[in-house]
Amino acid sequence: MSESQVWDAVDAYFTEHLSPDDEVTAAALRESEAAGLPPIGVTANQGKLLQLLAQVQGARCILEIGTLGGYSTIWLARALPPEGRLISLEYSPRHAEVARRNLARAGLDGQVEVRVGPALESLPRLADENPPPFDLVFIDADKGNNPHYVEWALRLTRAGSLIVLDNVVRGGRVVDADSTAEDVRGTRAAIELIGSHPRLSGTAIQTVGGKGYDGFALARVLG
Ligand SMILES: C[S@@+](CC[C@H](N)C(=O)[O-])C[C@H]1O[C@@H](n2cnc3c(N)ncnc32)[C@H](O)[C@@H]1O
Repeated sequence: MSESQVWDAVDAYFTEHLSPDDEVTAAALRESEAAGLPPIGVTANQGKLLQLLAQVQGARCILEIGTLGGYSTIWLARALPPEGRLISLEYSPRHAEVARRNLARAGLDGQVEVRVGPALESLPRLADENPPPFDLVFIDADKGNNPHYVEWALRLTRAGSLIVLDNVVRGGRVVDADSTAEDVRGTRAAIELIGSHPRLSGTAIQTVGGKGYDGFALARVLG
């Protein structure tokens, strides 16, 4: 077996025992694929990690940046109490339409709102509404804007909130300080912002698995 085949096999084993897809999440994946959406969402075990983090946070309000077909959204929203709310920001109207259908099938359309448009336009509008602070922010959109998304997350959260930033390793490309690639530059800027910001305490973890070699960063908002 090649290295990546081993990663796949281990992911499949963990997923089977710890985070299997049910009918709803499996249908979300199937319908997203049928609609031609790219397979760039989180894996089931990453979705379960997001859900556990939201539960540990006792999250009542969750913000997601980057919805795709709503797969991670479903994992996260299932951690909410009945009165909880999740807002997910998505650039593509087509992705948002698929996500809304998937969320309705999951029975989560009453708790989840998908807002269409560039997140950097949706975020100021959201802030103008003075929403209650978000307990968890999951950032998983265009990586070049990651530092801006971290800044917005800080404005929309409270002391103790958690910010999760996905895809921070990109096969190891994150260490290339001379990279001109937007995703690497954006991710490096976000990591360095988290490291230097007086109101953030963070770490980043490398992962291997069904989606290759990548990783995520976690940052806790301080007082
Ligand atoms: C990696 S996918 C999200 C995957 C999803 N979180 C999941 O795990 O199921 C990234 C999504 O961000 C969206 N996106 C890209 N640029 C964006 C922007 N400027 N504002 C909002 N969404 C954006 C893409 O259209 C895509 O659907």
